[in-house]
Amino acid sequence: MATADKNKNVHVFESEEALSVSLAKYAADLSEKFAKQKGSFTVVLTGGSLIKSLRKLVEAPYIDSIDWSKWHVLWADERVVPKNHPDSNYLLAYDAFLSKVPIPSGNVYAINDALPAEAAADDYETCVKHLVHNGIISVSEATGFPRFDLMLLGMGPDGHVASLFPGHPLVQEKKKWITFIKESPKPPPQRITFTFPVINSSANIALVVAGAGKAHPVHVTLGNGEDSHVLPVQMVLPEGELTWFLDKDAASKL
Ligand SMILES: O=C1O[C@H](COP(=O)(O)O)[C@@H](O)[C@H](O)[C@H]1O
Repeated sequence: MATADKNKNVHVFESEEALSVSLAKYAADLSEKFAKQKGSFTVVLTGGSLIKSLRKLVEAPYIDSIDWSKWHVLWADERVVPKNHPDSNYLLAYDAFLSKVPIPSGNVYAINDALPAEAAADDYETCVKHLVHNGIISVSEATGFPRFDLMLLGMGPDGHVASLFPGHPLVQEKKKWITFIKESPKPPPQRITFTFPVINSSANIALVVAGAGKAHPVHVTLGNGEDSHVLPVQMVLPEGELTWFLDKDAASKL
């Protein structure tokens, strides 16, 4: 049974299965809202365990009720590997989600996997700028950064989000929309990532966190836990709505 913390839009579920049911309704409701409002729905994915939690979207009722033609999909981070490499966030999303829903292939924007990390980040930023220019991606009036309708973020056991890692200088990047890392503490080493100005300009962020291995950063962020670093997940402070989807194991230290 989900319980909501009225203060912080935090929902704790008995199981990851129950979390995935609620997450699908949340995404479907936002899809309907934005498709009606502006004729498009910009969704940013991440990799890892998040993708598994999207599985209810490819089932009834959502597979038939969602207007998938309005979806535009990008990634908040991506490993700099070929799109058919097992470490690719694109491949993970394609196999489990994108190959099962009728989003037009031209509305799915993966990185150029032929480029090295720095060039791939610049190229992806140019792609986002084109989508902003074409009116597909909105712009935050407050920040001037791209304002995605929904950003679906996972979180690592160290509190990293996207490819922004604790104590890494990239968490302080204030100008670039998309940057790169060549020495990720979590393999593979080379990645591109949205920066916090872009992440925090989102209209809606869902932080999807399941499993006891993530209880510490959840405790630090939502409870009274402490860590030697300000964790990247603590820096997710969108101008829009932040909603936590936790299973009880991830919330076990709250
Ligand atoms: O390396 C990455 O890790 C995070 C968290 O993944 P998880 O499996 O621990 O949930 C993921 O959000 C990110 O996209 C990915 O590149």
